[in-house]
Amino acid sequence: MEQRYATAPDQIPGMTTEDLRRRYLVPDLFVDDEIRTVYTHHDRVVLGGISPVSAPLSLPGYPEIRSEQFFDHREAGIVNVGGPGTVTVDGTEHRLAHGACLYVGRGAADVVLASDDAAGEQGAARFYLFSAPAHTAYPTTLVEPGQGTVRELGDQVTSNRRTLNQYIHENGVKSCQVVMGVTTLHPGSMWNTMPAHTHDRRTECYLYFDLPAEARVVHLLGEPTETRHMVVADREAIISPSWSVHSGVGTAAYSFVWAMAGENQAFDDMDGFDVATMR
Ligand SMILES: O=C(O)C(=O)C[C@H](O)C(=O)CO
Ligand SMILES: [Zn+2]
Repeated sequence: MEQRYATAPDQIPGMTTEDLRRRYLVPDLFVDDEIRTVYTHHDRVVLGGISPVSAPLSLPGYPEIRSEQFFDHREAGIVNVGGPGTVTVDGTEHRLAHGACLYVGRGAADVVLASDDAAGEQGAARFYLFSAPAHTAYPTTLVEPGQGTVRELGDQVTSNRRTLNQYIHENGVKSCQVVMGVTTLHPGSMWNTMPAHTHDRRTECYLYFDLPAEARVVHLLGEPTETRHMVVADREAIISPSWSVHSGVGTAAYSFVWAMAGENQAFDDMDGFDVATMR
């Protein structure tokens, strides 16, 4: 499990492109037949990429979280950004189509992830995991793609028409901390999360997916008056500390998994600002 310590906004001005990418970009999460994990000390979030190709993979415990089983004192949302697959939690099999989301509650002991047909037309399943510490156990629950609470946002005229699906949230699948969903840009729209915001109460991570291989998202980060950018490829994740803007523009339409953890779960508790004040 890779460790990334927390950072403060006053470190941003001195960072090179490579510094920014080393701190905030999570590339190479999805490697055939591997489980890759990154522990950010921002709200103690663990990000994972699980890519079962030739055989199912069992999620282990890790010394970094001092637990025998991964879910001893944690919960997670898992979104499948690849071909169809299954997540079996303590013997109960959950089928995850592309874009489906499974909440796994504290106390799950045996979690096995598998692809339906890694060699098939849709390829191997690619499971993206976002985990946070949990104080109690909520039931493991599956949400089919598009079956969460839907919000239609933006406008074609401003190139930011998008459909936001809330899966794990206050009025949906219950959790201790994790708030998670998927946003999909409409064809011809390229901007996500604009007007942008921060939320000093929560860390948020984005995982871009369904972005064509040759396309990129130019993702903004940093305080609103001291922004930087990173150029991000398909199935790469970004860690946005509570003080950081998180917004991006693609060279093609795309989807992204957004997920948060921290002080509260109030989706609309955002610190907004005028675009004209950004620097
Ligand atoms: O398209 C959007 O806008 C989003 O998806 C916003 C994220 O959900 C977010 O930043 C929530 O705080
Ligand atoms: Zn946000």
